[in-house]
Amino acid sequence: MYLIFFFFFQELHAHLSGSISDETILKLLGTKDASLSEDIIEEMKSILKMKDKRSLEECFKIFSLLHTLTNSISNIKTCTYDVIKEFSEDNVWYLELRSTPKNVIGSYTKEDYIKAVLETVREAEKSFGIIVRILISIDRSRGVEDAWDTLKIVKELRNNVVYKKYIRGIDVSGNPSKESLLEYLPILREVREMELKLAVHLLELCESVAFEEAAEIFSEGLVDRIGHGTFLNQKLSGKTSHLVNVVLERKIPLEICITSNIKCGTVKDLASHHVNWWKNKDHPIAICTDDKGVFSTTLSDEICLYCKAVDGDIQDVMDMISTSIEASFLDENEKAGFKTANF
Ligand SMILES: CNc1ncnc2c1ncn2[C@@H]1O[C@H](COP(=O)(O)O)[C@@H](O)[C@H]1O
Ligand SMILES: [Zn+2]
Repeated sequence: MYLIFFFFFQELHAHLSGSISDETILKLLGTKDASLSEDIIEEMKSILKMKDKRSLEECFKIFSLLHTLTNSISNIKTCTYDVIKEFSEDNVWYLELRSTPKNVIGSYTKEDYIKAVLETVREAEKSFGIIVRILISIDRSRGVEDAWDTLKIVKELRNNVVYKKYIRGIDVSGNPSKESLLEYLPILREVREMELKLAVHLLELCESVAFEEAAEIFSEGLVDRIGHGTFLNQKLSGKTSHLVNVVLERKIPLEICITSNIKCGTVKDLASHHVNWWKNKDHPIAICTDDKGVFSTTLSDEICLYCKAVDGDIQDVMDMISTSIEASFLDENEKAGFKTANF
């Protein structure tokens, strides 16, 4: 299986803040940024020590803590640059990085945040010969008003050809136990109008409301890729949802993040991971990291886990690589060009 290290990969599901490595965190803590209290620094150091299992709820506390690190434009740039560098060192030639624009009063606006990320992406592409595209995240726990505000900024930025080239889509993420996605349907329709691609975290929890959300989103054909879809193929009240057939028929690709699911406890172990079920159906999947910093993983580790889970070989890895280029938010000409360049 060590042969996989000769491959070049695509990463389609990586959250910027969750991907920040321990090295970058320690570097930023070492700069003694005056706005970080001693308590936050201590808390940050303690989360670096415990990297095993933690519940989804605990993960969201860690994300809030990580957000205190990106409290200046200079820190946002450092984190973005380092994350891209680390993916590139892990043989990633194409990266779709997603992040939630934030504003910090007196420091930066959401627009400044996005511009800082995009400028750093351009710089990092030149330094590392990697191709990076950006998905702007909507965090469902921040409310619909916040999402409309983000969308308005994205619309304006996309009037600029350079920004348009980099911003390929919208991601909907955030704590799935907060706010129903049904509230966000008008936002998702607007994303479609803007001709942006859409990736939505769906069915991370096995709750009836999660099935209702997914049913609405599928019925309007709003989603291009599904984040996790952990419980799509599971039985609820003894029955498998009809939604699984919709996803299979429409071949909506799934972004699969094995370590993230296991460490959050939404999947018990590798043997029971849903990736095997979807692979057996020959369904398009992309193996991804989700939050490589928070979960201490790399894309090559995830691909090794995938091989283990499906008892796969090099051909399975090559097939998955090819499917995930197809599932990427590159346009058709770019896909064709990159396919010939990679194989
Ligand atoms: C573990 N499974 C997950 N499920 C749902 N949302 C997740 C997530 N992992 C990360 N995020 C989303 O990404 C944000 C951090 O990156 P950015 O600040 O946007 O760069 C988190 O706050 C959350 O909204
Ligand atoms: Zn995610």
